[in-house]
Amino acid sequence: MAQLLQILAATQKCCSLRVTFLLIALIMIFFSYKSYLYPRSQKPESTQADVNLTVREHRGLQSVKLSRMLYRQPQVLTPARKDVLVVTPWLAPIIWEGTFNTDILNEQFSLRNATIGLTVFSIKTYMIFLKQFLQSAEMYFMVGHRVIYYIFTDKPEYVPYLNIQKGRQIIILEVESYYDHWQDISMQRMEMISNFCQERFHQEVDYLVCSDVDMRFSDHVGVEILSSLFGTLHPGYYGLNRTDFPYERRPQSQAHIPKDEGDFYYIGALFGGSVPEVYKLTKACHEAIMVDQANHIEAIWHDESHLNKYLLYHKPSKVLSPEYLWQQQQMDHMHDQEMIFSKIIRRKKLKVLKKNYQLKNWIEEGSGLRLF
Ligand SMILES: CC(=O)N[C@H]1[C@@H](OP(=O)(O)OP(=O)(O)OC[C@H]2O[C@@H](n3ccc(=O)[nH]c3=O)[C@H](O)[C@@H]2O)O[C@H](CO)[C@H](O)[C@@H]1O
Ligand SMILES: [Mn+2]
Repeated sequence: MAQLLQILAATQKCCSLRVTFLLIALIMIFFSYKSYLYPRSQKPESTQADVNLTVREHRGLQSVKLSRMLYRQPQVLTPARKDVLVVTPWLAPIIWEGTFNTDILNEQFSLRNATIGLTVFSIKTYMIFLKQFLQSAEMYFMVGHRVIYYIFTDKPEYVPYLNIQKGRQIIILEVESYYDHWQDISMQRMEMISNFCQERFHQEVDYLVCSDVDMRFSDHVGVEILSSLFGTLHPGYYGLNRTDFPYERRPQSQAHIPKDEGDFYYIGALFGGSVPEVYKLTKACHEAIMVDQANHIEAIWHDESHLNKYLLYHKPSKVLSPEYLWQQQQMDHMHDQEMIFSKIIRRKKLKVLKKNYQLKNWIEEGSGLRLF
């Protein structure tokens, strides 16, 4: 009997041990299930490891080589430029030489596989500027990236033949110019760009850079300028009070900006952004120009005045410093301004060509007159 009791006790002990094991196992399963449901409860190390693995697998599939990039560490306590404003009050960077690393930007941009469109108008006599513009763009504009030059012209047969880099393309867009005055032709650009954004740009490019033709690139202009919406500081007015900007001041015009408003004075010769943003900008400016026309008023600096009004109320996400557009003629008349500039302008990336403004309205093609 005593032996029987001993056996029974041993069996009970064994059972309770089994139950304990079972319970422990159940608890463990429960917690591991919980952490599966709530991955945030995982340790950071394990999350990190997963991410690395995914990146490697993803890159393996895309056969992109993992390359090491060596560059100077950014120093939090050492500003890149102390002499100029490098960020606007709405936190858009102002692009100055010395504030960015081209290699990092190129590497990041290449991964996005994006295409840049450069729009330029060569209507009537302005065809004479096109060759130099394109040749210099081939040397300095977005080198190593995919570029489409969109040339708006009324004389496609005069577009020079150029050997361009691989991955780049010239597309000639024949447009009729129904205007005689250069001011109207300049303003007409807003309408044409907005129409072509809808027609084809949105299918062909990611970014648009819109520029005058009477200029030449003289230094690197790369992906550092690209952003959803960008404008360029006019070299003649940077550093002035807003009251001295040549904004349109007549309230009758759609471009009107009162004396107590304004951030910067932007130049009409270089702006851009993503296709949807450039579409919105050019459409709004064109519509404002049409309203002015109906009211028999022309803004003081034409499309540039409307551009300034637009960028005041639709803040650009990047602002290009005057390094991106240099106009020596203007500097010749502004000695104080030149003094400021000679210290802060480290590079002159695009130079406006000299032309005789009095001849603008009546120069005939082939008349042999030199514009610059
Ligand atoms: C450097 C600069 O400050 N540029 C701006 C400035 O005058 P600009 O004196 O630079 O204007 P502009 O004569 O260069 O005209 C603007 C652009 O329109 C095109 N065009 C013009 C006339 C013509 O007969 N054929 C032709 O193709 C061409 O691409 C030219 O570059 O003010 C203009 C409006 O007043 C524009 O806002 C310009 O962007
Ligand atoms: Mn111009």
